[in-house]
Amino acid sequence: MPIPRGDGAGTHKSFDFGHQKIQEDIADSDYKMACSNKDLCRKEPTCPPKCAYVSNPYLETMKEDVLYHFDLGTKTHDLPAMFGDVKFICVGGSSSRMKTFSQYMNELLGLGRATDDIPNICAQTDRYSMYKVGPVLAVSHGMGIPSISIMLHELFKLLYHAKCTDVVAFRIGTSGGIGLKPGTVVISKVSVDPSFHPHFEQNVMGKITAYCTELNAHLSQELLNCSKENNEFDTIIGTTLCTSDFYEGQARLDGAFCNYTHEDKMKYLQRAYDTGVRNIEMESSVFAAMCKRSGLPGAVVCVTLLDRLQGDQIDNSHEVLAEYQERPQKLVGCYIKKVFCKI
Ligand SMILES: O=P(O)(O)O[C@@H]1C[C@H](O)[C@@H](CO)O1
Ligand SMILES: O=c1cc[nH]c(=O)[nH]1
Repeated sequence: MPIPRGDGAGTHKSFDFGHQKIQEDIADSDYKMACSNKDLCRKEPTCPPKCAYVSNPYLETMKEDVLYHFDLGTKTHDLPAMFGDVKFICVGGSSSRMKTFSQYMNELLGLGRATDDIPNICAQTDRYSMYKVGPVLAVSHGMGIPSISIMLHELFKLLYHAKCTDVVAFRIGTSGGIGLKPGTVVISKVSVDPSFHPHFEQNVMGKITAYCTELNAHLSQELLNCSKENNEFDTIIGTTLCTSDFYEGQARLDGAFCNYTHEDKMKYLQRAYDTGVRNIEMESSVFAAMCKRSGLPGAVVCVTLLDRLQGDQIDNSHEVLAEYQERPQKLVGCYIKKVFCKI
């Protein structure tokens, strides 16, 4: 049985940018899901092969599409000219991280210097920021599932309007580790919800649909290979727990409210560890689900800022945290550079 590739995946037929292996994996490999519900992705609707990255018949009927939170639009901007060459979308919570990442990629790809001032394409709005260097588009998504979900809807529509092809997506973020040395980078195999189910539940008009949250296995392996070549910090592939809150949602004892005990917390984290969870963050589930629905190969690469078995507070120095945040950027940068050099 062919792999269910998600709504927009039928268009990934031209392999002109070096993502061949990844695109073929999506198309041909057996569907090996780390999920308990192996039928999850098979239930996702497939879309007509014509559409890319989106699956919405209404889009074609619209005279204009305003990407409100980016302050971009199909009538006001020439999206194919501005973004048609994008091959890598890299998203992360903070605006300044995405700016720093774009400057880092500018130098790494030989397009300029790391000190160049890359303009924020979405400067007219303060919801998200967006930086473009060559084929790399770096976009901030704020904190939590609703914030990244809104951003991804508009970003995938942007890719569609700009007629982009063969795009790969990365989330570069921070997380809390479980049983790992702080500073370890976790590449997510799959994102699980707080009950450790490998799916993202979307409530549309009162009806709940569960979407598969598996990440692209080949892309994850490529990133792990980059870490072995770099050999600068520990990197593993593991399961990521995605929550809707930083405090009670992650079993912290230091929030404004807490009606459970230290023992409850430790039992929960131990259960998480036993099911394969190695880090906790707040966006991977919807990122994974939306990438799969759009046919985009996606990877989630997050550094752990602390070991949650040891505590809850993030009290490392500013310098240490800044260096930790660079680690996912280095892995993703290494992968992009390898692909970019093949052009
Ligand atoms: O990409 P970032 O570092 O923002 O991801 C994690 C998850 C939450 O958004 C946030 C909580 O501190 O960090
Ligand atoms: O503990 C942590 C650290 C960063 N981000 C999270 O969501 N949790």
